[in-house]
Amino acid sequence: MIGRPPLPLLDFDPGLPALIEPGEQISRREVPEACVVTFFGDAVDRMRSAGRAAVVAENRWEDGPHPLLRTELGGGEVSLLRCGVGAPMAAGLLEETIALGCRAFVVCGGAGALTADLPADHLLVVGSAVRDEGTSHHYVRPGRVLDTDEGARAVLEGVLRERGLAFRTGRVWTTDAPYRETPAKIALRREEGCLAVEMEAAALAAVAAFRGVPLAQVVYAGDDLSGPTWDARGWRTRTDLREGLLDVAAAAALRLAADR
Ligand SMILES: O=P(O)(O)O[C@H]1O[C@H](CO)[C@@H](O)[C@H]1O
Ligand SMILES: O=c1cc[nH]c(=O)[nH]1
Repeated sequence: MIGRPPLPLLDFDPGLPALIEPGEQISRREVPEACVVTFFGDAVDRMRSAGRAAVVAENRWEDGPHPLLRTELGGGEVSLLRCGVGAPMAAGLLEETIALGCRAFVVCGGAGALTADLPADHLLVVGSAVRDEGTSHHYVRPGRVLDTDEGARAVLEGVLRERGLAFRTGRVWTTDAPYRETPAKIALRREEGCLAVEMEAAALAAVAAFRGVPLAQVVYAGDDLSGPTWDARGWRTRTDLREGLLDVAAAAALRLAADR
């Protein structure tokens, strides 16, 4: 064991190809290159029920399908991924979506506020992520923090500004263990500059960097962990916010695709 890092997660190997390469296993399809990756399954399901989105690929894993859809949103035609929760699932699905032919990505989801001055309707563009998850370390040399793609971020920020939406750009804490957000860990992450906690940002940024595709991320702080007790803040009932954010993400993804 001499010479081995203390954690298996530190055995970084950027080698290509892997035994299961998505680009070899999945056939490209005719898909809109601009892609919205979202965790708002409720909003996607409503669009499907209303006949506003058509399935392009099922992306079936053991827990069921995570479809890639085609829809009109944000002023044009986009691909829309109904993503799964957690870093491994989200990273795997992003890999498949890239292999299917999508080329410019904007992710929208929710997060827990770690600071009292982040109301739900004040959006957070992910500028960097503390990599407290496992997946990103398989794509980008292990480290504590990962900065997100500056160019993609600037495009998303431009769309938010044009729409007059309140936002800030900052650091998130990407965790694998949402039920282990203890007061001490929260204090530590706040010291490191984290404004919110979520579960996928570091992994998605790492996959995008590894595969060379532009990707930006925006979240709304649905719940609040900045006080002595958890405030759920009616997180999943913020339908207008969630649907609005999907539209913003689509507009930004379209611009990102056009800029390529
Ligand atoms: O609303 P989403 O983006 O799912 O945000 C957060 O909520 C989920 C955990 O319940 C994780 O996906 C985390 O990132
Ligand atoms: O990962 C997450 C996301 C939202 N809220 C939390 O407390 N944790």
